Amino acid sequence: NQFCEAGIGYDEVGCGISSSSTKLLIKGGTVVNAHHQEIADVYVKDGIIVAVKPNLTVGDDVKVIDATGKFVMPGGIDPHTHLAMEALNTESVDDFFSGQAAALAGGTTMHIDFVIPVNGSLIAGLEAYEKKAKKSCMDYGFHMVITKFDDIVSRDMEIMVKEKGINSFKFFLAYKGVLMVNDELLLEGLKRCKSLGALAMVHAENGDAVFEGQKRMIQLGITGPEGHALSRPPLLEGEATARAIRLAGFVNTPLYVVHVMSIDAMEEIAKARKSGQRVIGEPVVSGLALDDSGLWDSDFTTASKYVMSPPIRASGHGKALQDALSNGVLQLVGTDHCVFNSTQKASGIDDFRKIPNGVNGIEERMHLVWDLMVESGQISVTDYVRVTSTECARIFNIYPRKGAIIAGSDADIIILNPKSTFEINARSHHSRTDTNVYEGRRGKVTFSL
Ligand SMILES: NC(=O)NCCC(=O)O
Ligand SMILES: [Zn+2]
Ligand SMILES: [Zn+2]
Repeated sequence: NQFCEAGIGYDEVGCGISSSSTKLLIKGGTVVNAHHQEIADVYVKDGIIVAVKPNLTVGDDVKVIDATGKFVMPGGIDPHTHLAMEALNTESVDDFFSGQAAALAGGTTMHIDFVIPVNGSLIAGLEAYEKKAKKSCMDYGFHMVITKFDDIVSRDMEIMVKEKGINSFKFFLAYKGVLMVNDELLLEGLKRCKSLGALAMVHAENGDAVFEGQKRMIQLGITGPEGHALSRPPLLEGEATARAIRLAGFVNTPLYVVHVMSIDAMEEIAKARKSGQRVIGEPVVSGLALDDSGLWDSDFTTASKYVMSPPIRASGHGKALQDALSNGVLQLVGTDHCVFNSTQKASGIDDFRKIPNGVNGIEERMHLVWDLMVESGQISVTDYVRVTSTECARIFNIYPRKGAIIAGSDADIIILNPKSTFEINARSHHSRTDTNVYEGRRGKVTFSL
């Protein structure tokens, strides 16, 4: 996959030491990869891991970081973000600098964002996103969204794969009249992905039925944020997931389902995988950690901060998604980080359809997966590395340069102190948004290199 390296060190955003300009020895920590963990030292030079061995000796010119009692792990890779994304006549407030600063502060050292085409043009869309990304302070990659299909898009998909290093294409089955594609277009797109060896991704909700559900809520006089959840229930996510899986099966090409939020969608993925179909399921941290109760809060600012699509589901879905992550039905965790501040969300005070969709998570993902899954004993530390970093690197073809602590890999490293604790809140987070859906949850102090 395309990925771009930021030209400045992470120290410039106050998140750690720039490993690109320093010789470093990280000493005595538990080095964790997806396949193995051991107590070892990690020697880094010019931003690359040179050696991983116990008891390394180095010269006086090397900065030594004592990692005794800590976990030394590959930096998180977030497969799903929307920085500076335009929606409903506004733009998400975290751009490629503030969103990445937040990511680094939370132990994520790379993310993959979605290029939105300009009037259907992939080339114009990529140009716009390359401009947005100029202010980057860490590595990133791009997926490409497909909103129309014709000979030009077909040709440009090939250019993306062969010249631009973008080999994942996303199809929205929701957001009718804006980004949504119909089955005919999805089929064309799936066939083109297959012929290019690219990976098709779907936002799986039945957009026509969501549109109908929204009208129904407004007719009933339900205009608040709870109407958002009520208008697009899990069965519409299950239907679209099943449809996309079957069409991908019909074309015989792999499918990646983004932000799996419900048991209904997860069970479709489980069934397909059991039958041998290559389907990848990505839960996001909001779906794993939250339930929909916040959407019923009587305070609009509080309730609207939880509005995202597919919606955060009723209690029970999150635990089922956690179980699916631990037993391998779902493979990697994203965030869908797409933040709007409370003033922007207030555009929908009289009509939930006008609330810009999206929640935070780029800074909190690593903490919450640790807290929910490792601290609870549901997954091992090696599995933690797999679901937060390695699996993403493998799926998007950047492993082992990313997602591993082995000689030759990029020195995208985090050091996590399992004995520490801090409180997550909107006052101290690094994102530009003024609210946080994980307010009051706990994290572990993590240092990103
Ligand atoms: N998820 C969300 O609510 N906003 C971002 C766009 C998308 O991924 O659907
Ligand atoms: Zn989506
Ligand atoms: Zn998204």
